[in-house]
Amino acid sequence: MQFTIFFIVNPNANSGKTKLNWVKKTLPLIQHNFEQAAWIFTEKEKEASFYAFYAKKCGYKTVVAVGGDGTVNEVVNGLLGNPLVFLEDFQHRIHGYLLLDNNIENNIPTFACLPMGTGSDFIRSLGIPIQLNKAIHILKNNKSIYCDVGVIENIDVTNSKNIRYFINIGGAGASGEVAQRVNLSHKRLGKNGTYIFAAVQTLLKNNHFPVQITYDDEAPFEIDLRVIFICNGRYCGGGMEVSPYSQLNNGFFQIIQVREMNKLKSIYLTKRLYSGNFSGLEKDFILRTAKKIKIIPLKNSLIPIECDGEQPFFAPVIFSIQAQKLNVIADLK
Ligand SMILES: Nc1ncnc2c1ncn2[C@@H]1O[C@H](COP(=O)(O)OP(=O)(O)OP(=O)(O)O)[C@@H](O)[C@H]1O
Repeated sequence: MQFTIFFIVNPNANSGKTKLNWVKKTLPLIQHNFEQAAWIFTEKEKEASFYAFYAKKCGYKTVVAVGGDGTVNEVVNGLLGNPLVFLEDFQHRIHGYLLLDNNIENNIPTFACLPMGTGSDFIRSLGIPIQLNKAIHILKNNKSIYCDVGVIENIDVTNSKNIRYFINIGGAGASGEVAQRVNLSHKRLGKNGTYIFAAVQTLLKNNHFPVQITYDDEAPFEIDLRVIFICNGRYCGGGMEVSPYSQLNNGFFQIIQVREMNKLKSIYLTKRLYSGNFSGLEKDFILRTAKKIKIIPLKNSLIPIECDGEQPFFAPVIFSIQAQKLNVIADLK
């Protein structure tokens, strides 16, 4: 079956290796397998969100993020009508099969990922393998599921409201600090090394964050927070299965809320995040589900928010889930 497909390639993903990989290995396979394929390289951060927004407007049936979780997040935002930048005079950089203003019904295209990132955590919950041949085979099969999507609303100091969608894992506190460190680094330590280095730096700092949290319509409470993971997908941090019970289409988040603790204990317990096994740790780790989470900083604390491995803003924020919002190519049994 043939369908129109638009690839948004982040040449900078995986420490810049994606450009060569795309030109030498991936593009020939794409041209062989898809007759109606177009593609574009991003030139700067946030651009992928705009190209996804544009591809939707043109009426492409499928839009593919080629890169890591940052590219995935940007493309998801663009497809859901939240481009993070606006661009002009870019059309001459699109290669391949061109469509123009074809989407009168304003349908949201099917979303797909070709994993080429440093961590590429989201694809693990979709059953998409890292091997290029197999991932392209799954893309061609066009089997999909309707995934839930998270949305984060933030009010900044100028009182303007910002939103950012996420599809894998969001959070606050230490996970936001790690995301900030990973993205400021050059990722030269490779997939796992980059995350481990950022995680160790964060652990050694052992910051904690006084906050007020409200789950759904429950009463608000105050806590000295170390980290909270708000999970749609199962993996983050380059392969850490923090939330083994998450399902992408069940309509709620799986939450892991961790309170402040001393440095030694924190270092000792971090390995539990890799397995998502928190049994016996009920005093420090709260596991639960929710559809909406409000986080308000107390005592002027600056609380970094994480969103699919990016760190777009600081609390106060409201996380909420939009059930089965986006059709996504997957290979789930
Ligand atoms: N042409 C570009 N030049 C520089 N940065 C870019 C470019 N295009 C996109 N970016 C930015 O690169 C960042 C990292 O991309 P991405 O997350 O896809 O790869 P990664 O970091 O290798 O993978 P992962 O997040 O899965 O570990 C994103 O925040 C994105 O905004």
